[in-house]
Amino acid sequence: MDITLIGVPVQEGSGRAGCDMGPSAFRAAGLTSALAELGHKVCDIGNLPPRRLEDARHTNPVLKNLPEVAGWIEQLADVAYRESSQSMPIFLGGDHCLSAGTVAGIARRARENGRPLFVIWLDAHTDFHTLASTESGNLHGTPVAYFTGQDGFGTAFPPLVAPVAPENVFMMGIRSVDAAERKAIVSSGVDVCDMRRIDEEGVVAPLKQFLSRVQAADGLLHVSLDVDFLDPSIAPAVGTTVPGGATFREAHLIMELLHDSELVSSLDLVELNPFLDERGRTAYLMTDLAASLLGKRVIDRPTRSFS
Ligand SMILES: NC(=[NH2+])NCCC[C@H](N)C(=O)O
Ligand SMILES: [Mn+2]
Ligand SMILES: [Mn+2]
Repeated sequence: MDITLIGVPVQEGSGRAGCDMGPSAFRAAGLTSALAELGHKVCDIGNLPPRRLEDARHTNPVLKNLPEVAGWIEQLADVAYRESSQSMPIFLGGDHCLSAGTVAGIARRARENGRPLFVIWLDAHTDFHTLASTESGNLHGTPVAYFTGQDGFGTAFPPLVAPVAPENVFMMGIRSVDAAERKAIVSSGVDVCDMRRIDEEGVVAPLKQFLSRVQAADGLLHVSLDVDFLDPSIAPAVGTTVPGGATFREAHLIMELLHDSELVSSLDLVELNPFLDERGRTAYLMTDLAASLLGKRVIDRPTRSFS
């Protein structure tokens, strides 16, 4: 597989400094060679430069860094569209606001190819605020509402060419939802597999159900992996830790099942804040998870485990 690594040093959506070092930490942890060793052709195009959208405005006074975030989204929608024509783009964040752009661009590509886009959102949070509903003002809490075409963005973020159907978004690991998101997510039709459901059913059955839907629709699948999907005990390098996250083994199993499905066409690795890490352990874990998603396995099985 041809893979393009794209560094996205955005931290303006997260409300604290450090995520701008995420792309460097992925490189230092050996992401390029880990994927190349699996037989992939990896091209690292370096980091994208920041861009501001000077006239991005909205009436909610708490919004932080709106022109900066809108600029990233606009640029990323173009880059994701371009880089998804011949290769599998992997976006090295950077905070989760970047997914507003990456998913928007991939959705445009999918529509052009006549394929529906599906998104698996691996996160403690639903990130389903609008610019009107966010109380923290941290725009990394808004990408899913944006790329599914919800109202409440005015004209502050770039116009959305191809909204993703909310029913095509599958969230796993959810355990922190704000009041405004709680109402909106239920009525939206987004498929939420929260921690309660994982505790009751495990990760395999819910994930296989979703993958069957993607396969039946001949869809493309975008994976968005937020560090805080993982339990803070194994992944401390994130500004928004929430207890009770995915275990090491659950996370790798999800990646292996995603690989076996052969449906994944793009990936975001987001919210890594190396300033909060412990000798790179979170960067190494995220890198290893990416490798599992791209085919690393313990032993070669004669039959595939996805059916
Ligand atoms: N991508 C993230 N880490 N999002 C966390 C969002 C937390 C909270 N819901 C907020 O809007 O502020
Ligand atoms: Mn997130
Ligand atoms: Mn999160």
